[in-house]
Amino acid sequence: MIEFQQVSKSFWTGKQRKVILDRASFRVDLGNSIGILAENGAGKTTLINMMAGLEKPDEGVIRKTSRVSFPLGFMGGVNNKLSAHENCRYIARLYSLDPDYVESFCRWVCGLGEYFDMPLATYSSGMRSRFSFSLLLSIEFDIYLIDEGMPGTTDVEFNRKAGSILKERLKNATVVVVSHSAQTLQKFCRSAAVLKQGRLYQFETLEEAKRLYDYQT
Ligand SMILES: Nc1ncnc2c1ncn2[C@@H]1O[C@H](COP(=O)(O)OP(=O)(O)OP(=O)(O)O)[C@@H](O)[C@H]1O
Repeated sequence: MIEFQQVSKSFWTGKQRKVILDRASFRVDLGNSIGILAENGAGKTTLINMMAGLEKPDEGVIRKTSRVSFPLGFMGGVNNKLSAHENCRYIARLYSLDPDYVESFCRWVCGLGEYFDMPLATYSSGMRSRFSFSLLLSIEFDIYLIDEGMPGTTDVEFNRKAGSILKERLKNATVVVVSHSAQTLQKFCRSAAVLKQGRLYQFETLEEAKRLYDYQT
């Protein structure tokens, strides 16, 4: 479970205050995957980062009683000077997992060939996405955070392989996905919310959320 209690978050741009959340309270319960719709710049990445613990609220409390993933596509925990191979072993130790398992799983999923043993700094953005996605899949979480705005990959073979592993994982896990597109959310969730001007409106179904979102956009 992730619970936001009276959470506020805003940024000062030098000219005005950009409000992301204004005393918002909501919960993400295990077993109830939720899609959050928001326009570009409304605060999707900031919201996901707060759930992951990468950003702190200005006010209020965020409580977590489950293992919550880092956001899909997040590369903050890896070292560009090291290879995927070395990064895997490092991350495995951080999460108290078997380094041999994490390394061989990621090597198989991301399909980077000899690049797997070369520094991340030499990767294209698609290769980086493949590596970070495989790393996320190698660790079991209760709640997976997906920011749809993250760079994707067009590698068909990778998408097929990683997609089917994710689908399998999500049978027992919960997902929070933020996107500006209802179509993307449909793939992951039934219930949904709309983030708009500092408020989060929760709905039982994506259809209801879409009605508010379409009405406002
Ligand atoms: N550290 C910061 N300082 C000032 N403004 C920030 C900061 N981080 C984010 N913002 C602003 O807050 C708003 C929300 O940013 P965020 O990246 O969360 O939005 P988003 O909905 O994910 O956007 P997009 O759909 O374009 O990826 C934007 O206007 C952004 O410019």
